[in-house]
Amino acid sequence: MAKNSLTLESVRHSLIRQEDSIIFSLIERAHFPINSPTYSPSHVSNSFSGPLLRFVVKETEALLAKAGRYANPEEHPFFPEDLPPSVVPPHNFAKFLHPPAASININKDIWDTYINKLLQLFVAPGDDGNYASTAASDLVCLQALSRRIHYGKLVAEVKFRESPQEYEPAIRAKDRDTLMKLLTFEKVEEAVMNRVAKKAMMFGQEVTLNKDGNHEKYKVDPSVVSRFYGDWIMPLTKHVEVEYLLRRLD
Ligand SMILES: O=C(O)C(=O)C[C@]1(C(=O)O)C=C[C@@H](O)C=C1
Repeated sequence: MAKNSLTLESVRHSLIRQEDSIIFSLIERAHFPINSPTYSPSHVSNSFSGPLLRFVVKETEALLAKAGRYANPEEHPFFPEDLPPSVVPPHNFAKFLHPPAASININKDIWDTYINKLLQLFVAPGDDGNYASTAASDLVCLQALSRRIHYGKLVAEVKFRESPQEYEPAIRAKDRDTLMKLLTFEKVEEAVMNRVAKKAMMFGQEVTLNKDGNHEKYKVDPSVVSRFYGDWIMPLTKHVEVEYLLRRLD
């Protein structure tokens, strides 16, 4: 769909589709135990310093930057400093967002939340030595979460365009609380939490050919996925929406 014809319904539809990517990425990561050396600054080599995950994400982002990934306003690097320039011809991305949106990147919060809060809630303890594969799975989770949460910029733009008169006074007054109230739809949040739990059940069930297969055993606990959305993913998305709206009249 052309960006200028985005509606609240179409951006919500994209958020619903992105739930699939997030849940599948969590299922893939849950395949490995926690593998804590992946995150430890003391697990180092002569070629890099800091945790292996940081190394993997930074190096992957450098490659993807050369391939033009971050020219897309919907993509946000975790390590924006010192990224190499793109080597591909520029694509003319639709200019849907208000330009100051480019300064919003909350990946540091997303990184801290993922490493310090989420991981231990859906990954089993243990160490199987698969640190590089673990880091590769984490990268996919982080990218899916970042894309979803920063999609809040598009959601906020659609909401602003649909009723600017409702948002403008709170933007001018820099009134975060009122903006948060205006953009919150509790019923939608409830539906999101129920749907992601249901998807986690469907995508994460053990599929067997045996009729008596265990349908109660899930690869990622559905109630944990629901909690991720309620406690972190939606609040961070709303934080991006507020930050975006605060810059909307600049
Ligand atoms: O659907 C919206 O209106 C959104 O802003 C997205 C979202 C979400 O993160 O899923 C965030 C805030 C709303 O309260 C409901 C849902």
